[in-house]
Parts: sequence; structure tokens; C-alpha cells
Amino acid sequence: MPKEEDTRSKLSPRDRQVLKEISDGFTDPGKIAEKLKIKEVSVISSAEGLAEMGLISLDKGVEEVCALTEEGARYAEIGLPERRILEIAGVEGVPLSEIKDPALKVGIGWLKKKGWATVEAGRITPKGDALPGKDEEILEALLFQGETSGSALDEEALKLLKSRGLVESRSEKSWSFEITDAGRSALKMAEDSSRSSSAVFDYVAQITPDMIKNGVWEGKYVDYKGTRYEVRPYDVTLPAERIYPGKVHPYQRLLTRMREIMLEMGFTEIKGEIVQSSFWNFDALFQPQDHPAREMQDTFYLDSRAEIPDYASVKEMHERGGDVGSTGWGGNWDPEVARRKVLRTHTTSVTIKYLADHPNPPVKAFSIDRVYRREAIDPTHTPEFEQLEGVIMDDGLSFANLLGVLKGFYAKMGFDEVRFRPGYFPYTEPSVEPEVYIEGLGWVELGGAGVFRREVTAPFGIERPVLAWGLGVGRLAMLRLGLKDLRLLYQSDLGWLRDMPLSTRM
Ligand SMILES: N[C@@H](Cc1ccccc1)C(=O)O
Repeated sequence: MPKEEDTRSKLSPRDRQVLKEISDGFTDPGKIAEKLKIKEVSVISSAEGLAEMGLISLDKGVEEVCALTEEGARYAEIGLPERRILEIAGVEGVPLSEIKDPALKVGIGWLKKKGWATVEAGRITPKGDALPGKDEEILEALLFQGETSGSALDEEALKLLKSRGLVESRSEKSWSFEITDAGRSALKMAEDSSRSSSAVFDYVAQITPDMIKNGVWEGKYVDYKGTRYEVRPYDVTLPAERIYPGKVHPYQRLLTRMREIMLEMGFTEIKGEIVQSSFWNFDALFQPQDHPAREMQDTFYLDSRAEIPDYASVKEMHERGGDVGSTGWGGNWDPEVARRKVLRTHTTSVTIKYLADHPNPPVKAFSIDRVYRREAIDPTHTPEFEQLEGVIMDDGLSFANLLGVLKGFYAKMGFDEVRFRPGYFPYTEPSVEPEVYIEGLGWVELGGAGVFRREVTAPFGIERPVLAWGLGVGRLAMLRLGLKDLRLLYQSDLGWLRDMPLSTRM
């Protein structure tokens, strides 16, 4: 225990007030809080400090608080069923068959158990004076005084009432304070010293807005309203109450971080429609009209038809390959198929449309947005998910530039090891699938990328090379947030959200 000398100066005005109340015989934080007109948690935190200094003793316990259930309250007023049967039976007794009310019948068993009556040959016969039991006393007490501490009630009878569903209880934390001898003398010294106004430093526990405005808080001491205070040391190792402040959803934070990275890298954000024509989602990207990805089981189709732009050059490219040295897909390209509306299956539909509207260099754009595919829902698949799409179009760009940009992006996201596997997409050549290395998981595929084919760019008059990629954001989030189930990103699971740190560098 610290010497009294130290102790005296360590008391903040608040501590001193609380100590005073405890010395006056208040044992309960609620009452002290009420009296001092401060919050109960402030009293408790003061008291914990006082207890640590040995100035008070502190009893933490769990208290059982009891109250009547609805049924219990009714019985407390009209009497327990066994008591009411006795009243009906009088001294003579009553035939069993006369007790018809099911609410009364439950009392018959209790009559026997309590030895208040015999039940024989179809007749209830009282045995003599049935004195009020402990259970009835409790019912009455609870009716009269409301919530009551379980420790004040007869244990056996209470258990019985709880098993009958007439009384319920909950646990409440309870605190009890008592001043120690050291506390008494510290209080006395503090009172003496404030009377003689000697230069004892008080502790300020809280820097108020006023102190900040006056600039008095910056040094070791706070000179405030004629008194010199010391700022109270803060013990960061003490357990504190958990609080749950509002915060940005971790997934949203990750999306924002990605957006920031793309902006830092000089990209412009673009937005597109969720509902697209098949033309922009598939045909403009040189996906043949009989491509399996266009099937109903993979894509959500809408009933309506969309406007599509002048399609002559796209039709020519699909059927015969235009004049870029391609053979095209052959067959007949049908504008009606291109008009079918879909929920976009990838954000590449947004970037190709943007390029068609901006065919001249340079273009450096990205889009982070939701896409839709008919997937069965499981831990790693949801029918809605996000993609991060990027395109760069300019003179002299090459495949090597694409790999460099992707590596740069992943490095900023915190993935240092990146590799590229050959991939295939109908709209890029060459195509790759970037993978990042995750400790414990190995190489994880994170999307697709490539250089747009001439079959894609030529029909829109785009003459420069276009580097393009689309990354699965949910995958990335799972890795960054350590999730085993993607669905957590879309369910507002309070427990998980609360446990997520307020801020992590993602
Ligand atoms: N759209 C592709 C990704 C991609 C985008 C751009 C170029 C190449 C591939 C996908 O959804 O998987």
C-alpha cells in the first residue's frame, strides 16, 4: 500500500467526493451516483482507484434479483391453488369431482405434498390448520415490495416457486464499498489540507473543452481557475468496459481503400448501369452468341429488350472477322439476341461501353461495382458480388505494362507475391489469371486480365492497345479479413461487426 503522503495528493476532487460518501456510509455506487449527480460508471471507476490505493474495500458480487411472474402475481393476490381448494373444502372436505377448474386442479398434488389434506376415496379432507408457508410469504413480499434480492428470501421456498414458474430471477452485478482506516485518515488529511489551502496538487481526471480552449492542458500541470492540478496518470492495463462505437463496415472500408489506391495510381472512376443489354455485356466483348456463359443458368435475363447502338461493325466482326485478320465466329449474328437485357455479369460491360464512348487515348479508368451471376449460394459463392475493373488505353502499351500495373496494385493492397497464370477470355489475347501467395493457403486466383483483342476494339474505332482486368473483390476481402465464409460480408452479423477492429490498414 502506498504511503499516506502519496495517497493524499493522488485524490482527484471526484475521488474525494466519492470517498466522502463512502465514509458517510453509502455502500452502493447507484446511490452515490444519484447523490453526487454523476454517472454510476464514474463512481465505479473512482472506487476502483480508491480500492487500489487501499482507501476502501470493495466487494464485487453477483446478486440474484427476484420478481413475480405474471402467474405468480395473480396467485399472490388470489392465493395459491392449494390454498383456494382448502377454502372451498372448509372443515368438511369436498368431493374431488367438484374441483373442475384446471387452474385449481394443479393444487391437489400440492395439498398432498404439503400435508394439508388427504385425498382418499374421491374426497379431499383437510387435516387441520394449514399455516401460511414460506412460499406464500415470498409471494406476498414480492407483491408488496417488487424486485427483491434473492439472498433475503428463503432458499428452499424460492427454488420451489421458481420451479412452479411463479417467480423468476436474474443476476445483477453488485458492488459494495466500505472505507478503510487508511481511507479515513486520507480523507481527513485531504480535508485539512484543503482547509489550509496548502499547495497540494489535485489530479484532474478529465480535460474539459474549456481547458483545451484556454490552452492550460499542454504542460505537466494544469493551472485552472486558481488551482494547480496534475494530470492523472492513466493506467492502460486496467480492464475497461467494452464499447461499440458506430463504424464503417469492414467490407465498405476495403472497397474505399481499393478506390483510393486506384485514384492514387491515376485512374478515373466510372459508373455504369446494373441492367445492361447483352450487347454491352457480351457481344461488344466478342463473346459468341452461343457462348456457354450466356446461358440462362449462368446469367439473369430480364424480360424486356434494350436499345442497342449501330451494330453493323460488331455484326461483321462476329460473322466474318472484319479486316483485322480474324475469321470471326462465323454463323449469323442476331441483333435480337444482343437486345436481351441482363443483370451485368461482369463490370467489363461498363468499361467497354466507356471505351466505345471515348475511343481516343489516353483512357485510364476503373469501376468498383456489383455484378450478378446465377450461382448456388455457398461459403465462397453468392449470386451478387463486387468486381474491380480497370482499363488503360494509350500509345505503345504492352502486356508487360499490364503485369506491372497489376503487381503495383496488389503491392499497395499488401500482397507482395504475385504471379500470373495463362488464362482464357474471349475478349483478351494474351490473357492471364493473377494469383497472390497467401501464407497457409498457397496461390490464390484473384481474377482475370489481358490485352483486348482487335476483334473487340476495332468495331468501335479504338486503335490503341487496351489493357484490361477484372478482380474479384470478395475473394480479396476474405483474404484480407480472414474470412472462411464470403456470406458474412453481406449479412449484418452484429457479433462479427463488433469484433472487427475499428481501423485496420487494409
Ligand atoms: N470479366 C472477367 C475478368 C476480365 C476482365 C478484363 C479482362 C480480362 C478478364 C471476369 O469476370 O472474370
